[in-house]
Amino acid sequence: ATCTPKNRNDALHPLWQSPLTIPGGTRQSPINIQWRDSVYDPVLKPLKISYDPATCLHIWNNGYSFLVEFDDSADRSIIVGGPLENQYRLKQFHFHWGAINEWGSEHTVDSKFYPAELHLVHWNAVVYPTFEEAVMEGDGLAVIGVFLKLGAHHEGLQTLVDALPAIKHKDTVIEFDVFDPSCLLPPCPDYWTYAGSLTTPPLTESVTWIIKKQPIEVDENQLEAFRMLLFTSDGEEEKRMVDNFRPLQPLMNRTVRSSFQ
Ligand SMILES: Cc1cc(=S)c(O)co1
Ligand SMILES: [Zn+2]
Repeated sequence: ATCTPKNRNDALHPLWQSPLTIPGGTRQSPINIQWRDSVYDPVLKPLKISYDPATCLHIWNNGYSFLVEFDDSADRSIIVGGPLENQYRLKQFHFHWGAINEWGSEHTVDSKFYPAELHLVHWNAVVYPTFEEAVMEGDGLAVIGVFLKLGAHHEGLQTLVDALPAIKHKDTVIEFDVFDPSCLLPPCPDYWTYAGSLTTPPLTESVTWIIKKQPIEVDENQLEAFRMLLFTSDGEEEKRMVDNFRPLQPLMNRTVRSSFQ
């Protein structure tokens, strides 16, 4: 289905107390990727990913999504190449998903939603001293987006799924000391790339998006495990953590490039 959920009044959506749009925003995310309008760029390099599983720190429920955070005090887990001029350090990864399998991803491909989308967030530590400063700069962040589709059980994801009951409520955290996020990447190297923004406040226009063409497969039980998390803290009236994705934003004067023909 290409319909977006009718029951969400974006202005009142629990996720965004602040204004939903950046006034004067010209490069907001997410967007629909119209495959036939994307432009093959032969200059784009292959994306080089090297993550050190020992840099994994903890997994926590921040009230928007669940995040796995990494030690980014040195260049131990980095990406380089692709559309990037510098190398970028992995800081965290998280997901966005829907209440049902018909929607949940932030980006769409030819107006098709996937049930969920993984975001691996990296920052330009070559140019900027801190992540917080990089968040405010046009070349500050690089986020790899991976679509999740309903299919076979995903072994690597199961390690995360097994930890979710322990972080059911907002602001709960557990230690997570070895995890290699490479296991969540599809084998196909093809990607689209475009200049965009964070999809949660502060919505800053600081992200070079790298969206993998090939989705990874996860099974129904694994998606359901995401949906049993809560937006709410322990003791509050329970609100299931679902539909934590931002509405599509206008492409405006942007071209989506592809690394493949
Ligand atoms: C830093 C950051 C990036 C994304 S994409 C998100 O959803 C939240 O925070
Ligand atoms: Zn995200």
